Amino acid sequence: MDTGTWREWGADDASEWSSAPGEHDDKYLRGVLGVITGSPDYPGAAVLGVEAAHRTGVGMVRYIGPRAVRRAVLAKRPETVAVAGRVQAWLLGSGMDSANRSFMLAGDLQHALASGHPSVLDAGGLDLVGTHTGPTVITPHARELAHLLLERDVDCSVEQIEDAPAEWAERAARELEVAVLLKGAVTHVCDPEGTRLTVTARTHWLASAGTGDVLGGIIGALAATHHERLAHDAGAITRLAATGAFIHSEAARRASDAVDGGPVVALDIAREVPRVVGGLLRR
Ligand SMILES: NC(=O)C1=CN([C@@H]2O[C@H](COP(=O)(O)OP(=O)(O)OC[C@H]3O[C@@H](n4cnc5c(N)ncnc54)[C@H](OP(=O)(O)O)[C@@H]3O)[C@@H](O)[C@H]2O)[C@@H](O)CC1
Ligand SMILES: Nc1ncnc2c1ncn2[C@@H]1O[C@H](COP(=O)(O)OP(=O)(O)O)[C@@H](O)[C@H]1O
Repeated sequence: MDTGTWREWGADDASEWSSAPGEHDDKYLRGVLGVITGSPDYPGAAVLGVEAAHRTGVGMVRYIGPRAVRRAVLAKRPETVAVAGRVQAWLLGSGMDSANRSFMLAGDLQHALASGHPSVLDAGGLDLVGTHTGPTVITPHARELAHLLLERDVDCSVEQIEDAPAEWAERAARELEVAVLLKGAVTHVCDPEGTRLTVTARTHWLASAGTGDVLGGIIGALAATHHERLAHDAGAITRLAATGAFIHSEAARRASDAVDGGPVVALDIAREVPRVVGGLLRR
């Protein structure tokens, strides 16, 4: 497969997507992120995504999910509103099993994807790509992408994707007609229109459970904050997603630096996000 040039997305690029509230802003003008993630098996994924979204500076997070997961989310982050209502963007699928979806959950996801709002589709929501109606980015790792493509009769393997992530991210964007953020030590973000961006991880301590759920929360929050820009320029979701990956990677580096280059866990990354956002605002 032949691919064009990929550009590394850096701090100057990401800073174009940082915005602080002004005197006329309120929580609704800042954007509300609707989150449908987590399950009784994986409540942590919901907690991590919601925590990261709050830390990125969104106006409000509305969480919709099973009672036990809701409790866990509220215990960690009582700022979350656990009542359905208007939102400006969606984060869907982290910590869910697409093969085990209740009727109610399927309805909630369908409603979200039919809303025309920007959405971030992760993990157990990836199979729903194609039913989206708003600007959308999917955020698979190599195994998830292989599964998704095989389901659509594209012959591929995890090994092939790991060996040539740029080529496969592009192929997936074309086949699925959606922006793709393929996670890895180098994250590839591209779309069918030809935008091709990379974000090289600043620390390999990112390779631990739950860090992808944090990434989903960051991108979801950015999508809610910038929903008006996305409404005028749907293709901008690719650059917005790369900005999310940049903030995530930089937050992980800071978290590791704070412990002399030692290990970080997913929540440590979320905790560093405000400092990264603050740094981008000062540029
Ligand atoms: N705190 C939370 O709530 C968290 C929740 N999370 C949520 O979990 C969900 C699933 O996400 P995921 O990426 O793990 O799933 P997936 O791509 O299906 O991988 C399964 C593959 O892994 C393999 N495998 C298993 N064990 C292995 C081993 N020891 N060594 C090597 N291989 C091993 C296994 O292989 P097998 O055992 O079948 O041979 C299979 O192929 C997702 O919704 C995510 O959001 C996560 O973010 C984590 C934190
Ligand atoms: N070896 C690595 N070096 C740096 N970053 C990595 C490495 N492996 C994975 N990552 C990053 O860590 C995160 C892992 O996300 P994901 O695979 O979804 O994990 P989880 O499902 O446990 O949250 C992604 O942001 C990915 O880009």
